[in-house]
Amino acid sequence: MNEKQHAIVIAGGGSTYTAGIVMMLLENRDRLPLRKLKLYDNDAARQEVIAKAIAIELQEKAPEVEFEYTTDPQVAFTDVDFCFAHIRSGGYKMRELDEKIPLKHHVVGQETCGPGGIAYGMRSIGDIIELIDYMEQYSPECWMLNYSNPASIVAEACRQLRPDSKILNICDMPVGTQRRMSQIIGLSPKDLEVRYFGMNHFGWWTSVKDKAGHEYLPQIRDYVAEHGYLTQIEVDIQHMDASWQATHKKAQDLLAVDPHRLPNTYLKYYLYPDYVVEHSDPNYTRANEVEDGREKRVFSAARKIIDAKTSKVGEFAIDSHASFIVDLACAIAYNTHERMLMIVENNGAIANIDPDIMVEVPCIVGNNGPEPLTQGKIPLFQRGMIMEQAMVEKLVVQAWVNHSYQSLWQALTLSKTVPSAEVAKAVLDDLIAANQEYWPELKHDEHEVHLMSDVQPVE
Ligand SMILES: NC(=O)c1ccc[n+]([C@@H]2O[C@H](COP(=O)([O-])OP(=O)(O)OC[C@H]3O[C@@H](n4cnc5c(N)ncnc54)[C@H](O)[C@@H]3O)[C@@H](O)[C@H]2O)c1
Ligand SMILES: O=P(O)(O)OC[C@H]1O[C@H](O[C@H]2[C@H](O)[C@@H](O)[C@@H](O)O[C@@H]2CO)[C@H](O)[C@@H](O)[C@@H]1O
Ligand SMILES: [Mn+2]
Repeated sequence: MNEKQHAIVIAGGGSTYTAGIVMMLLENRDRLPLRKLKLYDNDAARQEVIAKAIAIELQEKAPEVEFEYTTDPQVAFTDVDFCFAHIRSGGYKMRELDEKIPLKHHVVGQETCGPGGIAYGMRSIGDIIELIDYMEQYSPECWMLNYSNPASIVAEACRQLRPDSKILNICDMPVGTQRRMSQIIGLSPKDLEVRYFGMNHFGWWTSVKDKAGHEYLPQIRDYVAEHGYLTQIEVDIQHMDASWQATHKKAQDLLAVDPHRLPNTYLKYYLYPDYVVEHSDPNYTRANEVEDGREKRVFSAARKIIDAKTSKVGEFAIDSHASFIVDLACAIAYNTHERMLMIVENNGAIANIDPDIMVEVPCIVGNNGPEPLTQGKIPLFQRGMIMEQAMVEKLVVQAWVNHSYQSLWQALTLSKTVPSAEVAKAVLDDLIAANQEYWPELKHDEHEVHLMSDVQPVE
């Protein structure tokens, strides 16, 4: 049992993940003792439903933990050791548009990949910087464990705009896929020690060993070649959704492109964009699936607890896979030197790509943060893909900083998901119209040249 009692603020208190994470925190109090828990959100009404139910849970299960929820940044960020950040800038309303606008142009419509991810990035950068500034103003020693998306663009923005801030960017996707790998080979996820290189939602495993050093990659590869990452055992309900099943199955075709490395599932948006578009319903996307599924489940569970005035109705499920967030907090708090995949500045971790790219690699995490483990040189194919995607993300940050239309058009044009500069422009113009409330107003280049297709023919 660790001694120090911690105070945590969850930014994005009204998130569909908050209840599961709070339940997980309660379950892990022997590892990470809690004295105070706060929820912070900029949508008071959404947060209140989750918060009132959590208050009942805490009253019954851990009355000694002080609890409050607020929309006031000073209240939220004063006297906290950790901020767990999972905000969704623009909410599901904007996620739906991020997905549907590109699809209208026959381009991938996805939360974090392609034009949808770029649009979401343009909304998230300012909001995350604002959270960091609140944290530094009110609790300068606090660490932010950020898993708000699009994590890769957010991480690049933080690298450029807040290089010295105590923000750790992390994603649960490798954790989720490694859990599937462990099912395939009959081990537990904690038994695995992996090597991995790439960027967030964009990488490859090069080794999956047990602690004794036995290599399982060939065995997992044979399985993925036949089934993708679809496994028989389902531990989380959301991955029973048809779209997640399809994503896990499609890993088979990702592996075919390079059978020597195990792919991250989201590479499907870059390697098979035409297939993805063909198999998308432009009128019913993942945002709608989540609104009709996870969001409804979580909010009706909260309302049931509130109506019953007791948590005994047992409606909230522990988000057990999210315990990697506790692993990370413990690594910082107790210098555990846990090995975890983190999003960090490259600086030679991948030998043959630029040092100033935010990469996802295994790191040893202690009380000063993550220390990346070197992954050596990577093959031409992956190097090309990573360099291209990294420049897309740098162009997005450049567009946000300089309010530049041209940079953002270049970002969309360079994205492997977009077939031409002309399509990129059409998608961008629709995204600008939809994001007026959220994006900086983009200025046009003083030397702007118009596309031939934009010029009206003279009668
Ligand atoms: N990196 C990962 O591995 C991972 C995994 C799952 C979810 N996520 C991310 O977690 C986030 C939450 O996802 P969700 O589906 O629960 O979304 P959600 O919309 O249910 O929750 C997000 C909450 O953030 C709030 N919010 C938005 N902007 C804010 C701001 N500026 N300040 C404070 N609060 C703000 C919203 O009001 C909402 O209550 C998303 O960014 C999602 O992409 C990341
Ligand atoms: O479409 P959604 O909202 O269901 O999920 C989008 C998120 O997908 C990834 O997280 C998965 C993860 O891959 C899986 O293993 C499990 O842990 O559930 C997570 C949530 O679905 C991705 O990493 C996130 O960044 C996305 O937001
Ligand atoms: Mn992720």
